[in-house]
Amino acid sequence: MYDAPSTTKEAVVTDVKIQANDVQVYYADNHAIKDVSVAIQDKTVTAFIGPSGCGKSTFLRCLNRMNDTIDICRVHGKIEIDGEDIYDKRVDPVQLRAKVGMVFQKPNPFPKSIYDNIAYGPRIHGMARNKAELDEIVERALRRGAIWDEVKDRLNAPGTGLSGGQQQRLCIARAVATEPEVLLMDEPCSALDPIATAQVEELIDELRQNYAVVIVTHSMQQAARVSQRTAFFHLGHLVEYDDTSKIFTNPEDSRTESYITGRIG
Ligand SMILES: Nc1ncnc2c1ncn2[C@@H]1O[C@H](COP(=O)(O)OP(=O)(O)OP(=O)(O)O)[C@@H](O)[C@H]1O
Repeated sequence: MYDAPSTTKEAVVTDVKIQANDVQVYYADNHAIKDVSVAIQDKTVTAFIGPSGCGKSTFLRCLNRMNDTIDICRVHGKIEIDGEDIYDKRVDPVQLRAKVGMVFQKPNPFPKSIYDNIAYGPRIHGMARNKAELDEIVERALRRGAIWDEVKDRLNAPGTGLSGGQQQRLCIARAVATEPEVLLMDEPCSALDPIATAQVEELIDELRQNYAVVIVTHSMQQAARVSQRTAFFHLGHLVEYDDTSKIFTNPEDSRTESYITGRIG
């Protein structure tokens, strides 16, 4: 059995933030997500794990309609956030993505100053009435991204000039600047060294005070360290979804057990 690091951060009973029912995703003829239903809790870190190609990123991208940008991709089924159907025709995907922020595998700061990286979204969404308010929003987001102290004296320097770990925290700060309610993270530490990874993991733990966080990770150690709930995907199916400690110590399904013990994957 995989020796999961002991976790004292058990999931507490919280509200359901995202409810997905019978979700199917196709890329042309490739049926990538098969009949997935899941209730994702608020103020909780939920990890998606599973072998390469099992559909983790595809399902994550359904949660803020990023798959809309892929021509051959079709999504069926129902996904509700706070009871609202996010695929309803009246939902504006741009507004949705402000509410459901996303952080990608590779840090991708805009080729702009540190300040403008953060101010970009709040400006688009008209969140500040004047420069002083925008300054406040930028500072608050950089503090939430745990990077304020490192950049406060060089807000006009380019975001691309920061280290990889700093860039990723800048991207997390950018994602929280529009006051999202959900944060999606697709392997956010895979391009980072162990120290930067530890900093981002610590930040993820803090972020769950305010957001529902969903993280795709290849690292079972990371899932065990940062999440309270874990969903195991295999060949497009959601095989098992439970408290992280249960998944790593006493899974119900033999496929989950095979994966966490390294027999598949
Ligand atoms: N943009 C795309 N166009 C066509 N097919 C895609 C696209 N993205 C993913 N797929 C296919 O969907 C299936 C699931 O892929 P997905 O990237 O979601 O899996 P994953 O579990 O996140 O994999 P990995 O861990 O390797 O990132 C695979 O068969 C993949 O080839």
